[in-house]
Amino acid sequence: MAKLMVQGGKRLCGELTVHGAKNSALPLLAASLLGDTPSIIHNCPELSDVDSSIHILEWLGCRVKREGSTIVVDSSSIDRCDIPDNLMREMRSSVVFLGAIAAKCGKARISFPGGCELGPRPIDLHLTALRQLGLTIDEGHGELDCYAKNGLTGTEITLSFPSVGATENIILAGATAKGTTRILNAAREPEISDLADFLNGCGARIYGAGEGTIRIEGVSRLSGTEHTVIPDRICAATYMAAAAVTQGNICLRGIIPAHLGPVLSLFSEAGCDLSLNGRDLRITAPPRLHSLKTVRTMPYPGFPTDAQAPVMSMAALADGTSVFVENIFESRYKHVGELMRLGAHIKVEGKVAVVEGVPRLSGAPVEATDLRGGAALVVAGLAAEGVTEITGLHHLDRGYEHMEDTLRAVGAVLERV
Ligand SMILES: CC(=O)N[C@H]1[C@@H](OP(=O)(O)OP(=O)(O)OC[C@H]2O[C@@H](n3ccc(=O)[nH]c3=O)[C@H](O)[C@@H]2O)O[C@H](CO)[C@@H](O)[C@@H]1O
Ligand SMILES: C=C(OP(=O)(O)O)C(=O)O
Repeated sequence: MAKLMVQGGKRLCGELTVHGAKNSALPLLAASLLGDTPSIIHNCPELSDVDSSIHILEWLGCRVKREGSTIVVDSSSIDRCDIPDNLMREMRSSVVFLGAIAAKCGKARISFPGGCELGPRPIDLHLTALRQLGLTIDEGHGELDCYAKNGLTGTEITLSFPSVGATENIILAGATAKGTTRILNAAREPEISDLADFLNGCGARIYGAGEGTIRIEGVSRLSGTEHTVIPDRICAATYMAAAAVTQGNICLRGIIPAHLGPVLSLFSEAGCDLSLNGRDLRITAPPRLHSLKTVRTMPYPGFPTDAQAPVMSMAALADGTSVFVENIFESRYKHVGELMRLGAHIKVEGKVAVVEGVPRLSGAPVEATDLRGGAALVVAGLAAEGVTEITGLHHLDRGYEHMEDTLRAVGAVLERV
């Protein structure tokens, strides 16, 4: 079993480039199905979830070529409209292929998606919305058999929660539906805007992405396009946390500061000095981090749930008590028990975690049980005295490209054995 051995206590200094966003690259790869000419997608990170998306595209009959971080998808040879259960289970984003396949083929057969286990992750909002667009969905034996006899037709859809995945599925299905689709209470995450930008490059007419109401005027055909994936704001937050806990001083290159609003405020509150220069961000950590008042995870533009765990490792070492309220997922504190093995003092009650900062953590064997929880353990391990031995690395490989190399380049001492 692979392990990450992290020798803590090294100050991080230097610069690193933030790779493309997983949560953008995955829906863009699904969207590439819709064009009738090839799409070229730059800045696709090397992640196991990206590999899973490529496997799905190839299964469907697409020709996919990868050169470094550029992926070219030619969907003109698509000859299937189903995704087998083993590919569906590999990641959450397998579910956004549903909207794309249904739009392209008028039918689709899938099962339920995988992804990080953060409590129940139903897809009811996706299915209700797609039904409103005219997709008939028969559920049984763990499968969803979907067909749209008369094609998809635009309509007004109100989401009871601004679900990221459901908003993406509606955009994908609505782009070539007959007539206009309006999404009320749409997710506003930057990854939604990136998807709309990609599809508009293909000839779609999507207006208002990034706002609470999105209007999609269906078009009869889409071409391919050339597009660059936005930088990963959650990786940026994770590497900032790594600098913060090691009294580090690093420059993150290629970020989009506007995507990091509440994250930047939080690092300032912790006493870090932040200096922005265009798309570069320098973070200089204080000798001891300050505690954080209350970190409430919220849909964008609020504080992202995906950054909650790495930031909790900072709070674990801060001077004073910090409070976290996890509002998005029911069970997103699985890293707490592992952080406590490293000496953190944390109490969890329902959606609230109270973190009493300690002056130091000490290395121990720990297990990553989900992607960002694993990232939190790496962050904590970089600060802990001695060696932190992390297992469950497949979770990290879903979301961080060459994490060890990236951290080693800024002075961390860690290796995968
Ligand atoms: C691949 C990807 O982009 N993953 C991100 C996406 O996940 P994902 O798209 O799964 O997240 P959603 O925004 O859909 O989920 C948010 C909340 O809504 C609930 N819900 C969602 C859909 C549904 O049909 N019914 C329902 O009840 C979920 O259980 C959860 O409690 O957004 C999350 C919230 O920012 C991030 O943590 C994930 O990193
Ligand atoms: C929860 C995450 O991913 P997914 O939705 O793919 O499980 C994440 O990126 O933190």
